[in-house]
Order: sequence, then C-alpha cells, then structure tokens
Amino acid sequence: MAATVPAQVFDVARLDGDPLPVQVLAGEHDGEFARVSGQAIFETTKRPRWWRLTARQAVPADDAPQLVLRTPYLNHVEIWRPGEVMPVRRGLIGDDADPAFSTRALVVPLPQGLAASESIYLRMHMLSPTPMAVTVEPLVDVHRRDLRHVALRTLVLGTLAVLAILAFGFWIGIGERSYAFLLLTLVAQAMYLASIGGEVRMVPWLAQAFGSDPRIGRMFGLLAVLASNSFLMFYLNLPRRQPRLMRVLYGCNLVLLALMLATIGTAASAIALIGNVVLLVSAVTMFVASVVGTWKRQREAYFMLLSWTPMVVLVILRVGELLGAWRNPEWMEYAFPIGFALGGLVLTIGLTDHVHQLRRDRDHASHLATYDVLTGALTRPAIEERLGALVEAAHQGRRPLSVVFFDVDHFKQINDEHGHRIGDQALRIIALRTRNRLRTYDLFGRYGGDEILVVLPDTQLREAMGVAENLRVSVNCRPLSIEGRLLPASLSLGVAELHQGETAGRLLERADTALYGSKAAGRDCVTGHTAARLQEAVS
Ligand SMILES: Nc1nc2c(ncn2[C@@H]2O[C@H](COP(=O)(O)OP(=O)(O)OP(=O)(O)O)[C@@H](O)[C@H]2O)c(=O)[nH]1
Repeated sequence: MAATVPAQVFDVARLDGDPLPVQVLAGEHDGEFARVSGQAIFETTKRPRWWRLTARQAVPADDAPQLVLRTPYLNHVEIWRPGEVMPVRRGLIGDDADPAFSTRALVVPLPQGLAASESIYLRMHMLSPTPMAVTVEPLVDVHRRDLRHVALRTLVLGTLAVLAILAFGFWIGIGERSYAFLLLTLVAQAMYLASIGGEVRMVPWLAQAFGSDPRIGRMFGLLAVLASNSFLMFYLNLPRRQPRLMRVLYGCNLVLLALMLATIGTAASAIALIGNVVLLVSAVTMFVASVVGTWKRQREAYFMLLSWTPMVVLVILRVGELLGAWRNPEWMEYAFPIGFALGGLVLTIGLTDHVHQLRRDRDHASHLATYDVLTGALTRPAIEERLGALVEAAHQGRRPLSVVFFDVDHFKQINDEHGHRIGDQALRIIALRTRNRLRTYDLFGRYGGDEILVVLPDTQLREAMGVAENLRVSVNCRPLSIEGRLLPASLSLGVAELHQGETAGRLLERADTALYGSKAAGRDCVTGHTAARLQEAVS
C-alpha cells in the first residue's frame, strides 16, 4: 500500500464560480483563477466549480500518460483536454463510469501528452468532500496500482462479508441477539464502503438504486455508526457497568436517528459534517469505555480496546481533514476500510469469547445446582427429579426399583466435639466410602444435612438390603481418620422397594420410616420397609 507521492506535475488553480464553458475555454476567466497549493482538488460546495491544471513541464506522450484523479467517491467531473471543445465526463457510477479502470481513480488518457504551460480545464461536481489528488501516471502504472487497489478492496469487503455471514450464522445458530447488532454493523459498514468506494457499480440494480445520490452512502454510514454504538453498548454491558457513558452514546444514537431522517429529505453536506462529529464523539466515548473496562479487568474491554484504538485515531484524522485542519496522507484511503475489517474481526472474536464465557458461567451455575459442593453428591432437587423419571420408567417397563435412605448416627456430636470443619470432612469421607460401593448407574444424592438418598434401579428389596448393608459396613468397618484424629462413625439405613403404581413421594416416605425404624432399633443397622411391616435385616 506504498502510496507514491505524486511529483508536482501541475500548477492547480480554482475559479470561484461557474461561467459558461466557451468563456472559460476561450481564456476569458484565466485571470480570475486562484492558485491553490498542493496537487489536490478539494471543494466543500456542491455547486459545480472550475479548476485549471497547468503543466509545469512537458509530459511526453511516449508511455501513454493518463490524467489520474484519486479517491473520486461520488464526484463527477467534466474534463477539457488542451485544444478540445467537447469534455470527457468521468464518475465512478453511472454513464460517465469507465469500467476499464478500477474505482481507485477517475482516469482520462492524454494521448498527445502535454506541452509545458498547457492547461487542462475541469468542471467539478464535488459531492464527496474528500480531497482528490491529481497526477499523471503512465498507463502501465495505472493498471498496476488498479490491481493492487482491487486486491485490497476485495480483501476488506470480503472480510466484512465473511464476518457478516459468521455473525448471521451465530445469531441464528445460537440465538445470541448481540450477533444481530454485529451483523447490522458489518453489513452497514460494507454497504457504506461499497457505495462511496464505487464497488456497487458491479451490481447494476444496486448501481441504479444508489446512482450518484450521496444520501444512500451517507445513510449506510449513519446506520453503521448507530448499529455499532448499539452493539458495543450491549457488548460492554454499559447500562450496568458505565451508565453515564451509556447516556452519552444514547444521545449520539438519537442524533444519528434524526440525521437519518433528515437525510431522506436533504443531501445537505452539513449532515455529513454533524454525522462525522457524532462519529467522533461516539468513538471517543467507546474508547473511554474500553479503557475504563480494561482498567476494571473486564475481559470484553480488552478486545474492544484492540479494535477501537486504531479506529479512534483514524476518525480523528478524518474529521480533522473534513474540518479543514489538515490534509491526510493518501494511505488513509485504505486505512479506514482496513480499520473497519480488522475492528470487525477483533469484535467477532471478542463476542465469541464473551458468549463462550457466558456458557461457561451457565455450565458452572448448572453444575452448582446439580452437585453438592461438599460431597459431590447430587443435590436434593436434582436427585428428586431423576428419581421421578426412574420411577416412571420402572412402572412402564415393569422393572424393580429400590431406594436407600441413610443418616449418620449422632453426627451432631461429631460437630459439637470436633467442630464444623471436621464434621464437613467426616461427611466427605462417608460420602466417598459409601459411593464407592455403588454401581455407576445408581444415583447418590444429599437429601438433607447428614441424610443421603441412594436410588437403585433394577433392584429388588432383598438385593437392596444387601447393598445397604455394604454401605453400613463401609463406614463402621474402621474409624474416620481426619487431621490425626480417629473418629468412629456409623450409619442408620432404611430401604424400600417401589410398589406397583406407587409415587416417588410415597416410596421415599416408606424408606424414611424404615430409616427411623433403624434409629429406633439402636442405630448402625439396616431396616427394610415391606408392604406389611418393617423388616429388620441386620444390626
Ligand atoms: N459439619 C456439618 N454439619 C452439618 C451439615 N449439615 C447438617 N449438619 C449438622 O448435622 C447434624 C444433624 O443432626 P441430626 O441428624 O438431627 O442428629 P444426629 O446428631 O445425627 O443424631 P441422629 O440422626 O439421631 O443419630 C446437625 O447438628 C447439623 O447441624 C454440614 O454440611 N456440615
């Protein structure tokens, strides 16, 4: 993208008015042309204005010299070469377009070259207030630079298009609304670039729709800022995290909306100016929001800062130029679109990271809701829900199912004597020992403080009594060893098998009754609940 600084080929002069072409070509106004410095044409008025390019030295005709007017955007020009009566008309879109050249510049051949002091007259219709550099390039250089221009623009517009497709896919695929804002931002940016950059001329109906109406590109520009403000407010969670900055952006969006409405009615360039000032305020506000977010270690803000810093610098350079404070180098023409594409890329990655983080948080919350932190057992709501499903399946498949309720004997005493921390460790060890005696598809859940529920699918009462006995032995077989202390512990257990047509609630009630049967029988034993009576199995 090495922009070659054009050699000073011309003295450039401007006439403040729009007299008849015959008068200008006859030299009647030559004395009124005022010299301007540099090699660029720049107007803020939309009324046609005359410009004169006078060759400082002869331009030989050998290498097919071309008059090149850079960054034409929506501007149209009529060009009178020396000695010609009829002008050559040029513009990026419409009948004046020359599709033999890229949208980088308006190009007019100078087949005779130019003699020193010979003048070319231009009648300029400047719809885009961006300076147009004027130079003479050999045809071969024009083509070389055109190819580079096409490659770069394709890369930028292609990147925006791919990101927009990804945003659309994510929006539809995972239903995350912020991707819709991102999609709107990317599409509006791409359309803005393609309309002012002239690429829309490749699609005839778009070119016809856009024609040379500067309002369309402007509308997309305003929409792009509006959409990106909305996306970024959402992305950085400004309503909650930085409400004051949020209000500034909200105000910017209201002004942008008003400007969009005004654009329907008028093409006044004041709209572009106000739009650019709002863009500057939005960009600086976003920049501050991302610096504050980064300072507060908000992860999204890192991505935002990365994508926004170059954009803020570019916007400041651009607005400064539009306000006439300075002239930007030629590479700015590419810096802006590349800034858009890179910004879009970083934000897409950032948003994906954000969504990933949300999912991790959700998974973590769901894990906390499902598993007890102390013992790793299922929580009460989780095991109740699964038990309900297993009971239904057992009824349908006419298969047996049993449950075991157990409670640590005199657990309060362990707490009282050794403290809650040791009590916690005792619970953890008991849970570990008992769970190791179960099959992988048995369910193990913490029902209350020191009360555990075990669900044994495909298991009849007799087998379940055996399992419960194993659980009992796993705890009382040896004392719990905690921080150098040996604490004897035992369990009381109650077992019940599902009856035909019985509800999960009723099954649990019977197991609970059996458990209290064990407590009443002196603890450290297993009691089964049959239809008729409590059956004490082991003690
Ligand atoms: N360390 C600890 N203690 C708990 C926890 N949850 C409940 N507890 C205590 O466990 C004890 C339960 O006591 P109970 O089951 O009512 O009675 P117990 O002392 O075990 O006596 P029995 O059940 O009649 O044998 C209470 O002192 C609770 O404070 C916990 O997560 N950690």
